[in-house]
Amino acid sequence: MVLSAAGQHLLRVSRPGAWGQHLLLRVSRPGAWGQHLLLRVSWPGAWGQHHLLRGIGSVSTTAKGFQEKEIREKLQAFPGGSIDLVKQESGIAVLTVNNPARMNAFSGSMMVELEERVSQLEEWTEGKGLIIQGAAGTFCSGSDLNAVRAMSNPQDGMKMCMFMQNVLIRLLRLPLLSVALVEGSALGGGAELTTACDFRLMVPGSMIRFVHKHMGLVPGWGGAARLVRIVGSQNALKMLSGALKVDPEMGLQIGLADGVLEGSLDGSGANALLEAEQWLGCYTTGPASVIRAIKNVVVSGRELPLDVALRTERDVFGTVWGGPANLQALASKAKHK
Ligand SMILES: CC[C@H](C(=O)O)C(=O)SCCNC(=O)CCNC(=O)[C@H](O)C(C)(C)COP(=O)(O)OP(=O)(O)OC[C@H]1O[C@@H](n2cnc3c(N)ncnc32)[C@H](O)[C@@H]1OP(=O)(O)O
Repeated sequence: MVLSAAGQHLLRVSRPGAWGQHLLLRVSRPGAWGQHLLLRVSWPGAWGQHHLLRGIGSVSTTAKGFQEKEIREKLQAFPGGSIDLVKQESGIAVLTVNNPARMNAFSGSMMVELEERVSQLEEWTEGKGLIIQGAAGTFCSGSDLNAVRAMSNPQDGMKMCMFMQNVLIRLLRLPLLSVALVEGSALGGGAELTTACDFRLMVPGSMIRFVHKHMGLVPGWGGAARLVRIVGSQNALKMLSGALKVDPEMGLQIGLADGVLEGSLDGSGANALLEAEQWLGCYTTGPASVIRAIKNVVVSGRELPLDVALRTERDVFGTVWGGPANLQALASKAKHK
């Protein structure tokens, strides 16, 4: 099926075989890079809840010449900072983008570390929630411009973009309720990172800003596609074409922000993190199996065709029906007044 043929851009969607196989999107873009972009989405059929996540999460984004090992090695050549993960007893993990000397910009090694942390979270079966924050009171200023300058040829840019698209879509699909805690600035790739979370909480004085236009770019980490789904195409168009500074008030108004916190009392960020944990706790109360199932049915409802999403919902339902939490609720004759 050709969705768009404006003489230059072709988007062909073919769906070989029945559900459970592959969705192939071929985007031919003659001209500029003269390359094909091939997205292969694998949706395995028989999903237990644990496998559901893997199924949805197993998007591999490949393009001509894209080798994950190669790009990992290339990214590792730009070290600095870290991505720190603390998994807490409460079932809420805290992931910190930590490169304060560069306003938490993503060095190459941090991109690789983010992928490793996402893998760890995919294996964390007790988890219910995730808060992503920046170190030292600011969120993230996007890609490290030193790495960007050194990788400014289109081939390297494409590879980095595909690596980050994969990581961020896996992050969004984790069976955890995720929150971006935005203090200070979320710029460029930092703004894109906020859209890879289920919710965004902002503190007074913070901003989310897609500065890509001012860099002669568009988002490449999947941030535009996700932004459209969060705020709608009108607002996304304004945000991207105006490189708008979205403050908490505007964030709430357009649905980008899910809440405004009081924020840090002493500049340490500790208060904002506590507030974010309290906010998230309202949604993560309950057994991990149920919270994770909720996230999974929402992800499938959002991302899969309706018939497939319905089948997935049925499969996930089967994992909680008659489960410990369900039996306990039935035995307690719970009333929902
Ligand atoms: C756009 C696409 C791309 C992607 O999606 O992959 C990107 O994300 S490109 C990066 C987009 N971000 C920027 O262009 C940010 C540029 N920086 C700024 O606008 C400011 O530094 C700001 C607003 C983040 C902070 O301003 P402030 O006055 O408070 O502090 P400084 O400017 O003095 O910054 C302190 C220190 O951090 C370095 N810095 C900040 N951002 C980056 C960055 N993205 N990469 C590398 N280094 C960064 C800045 O140069 C200063 O270092 P210093 O050695 O002290 O000069």
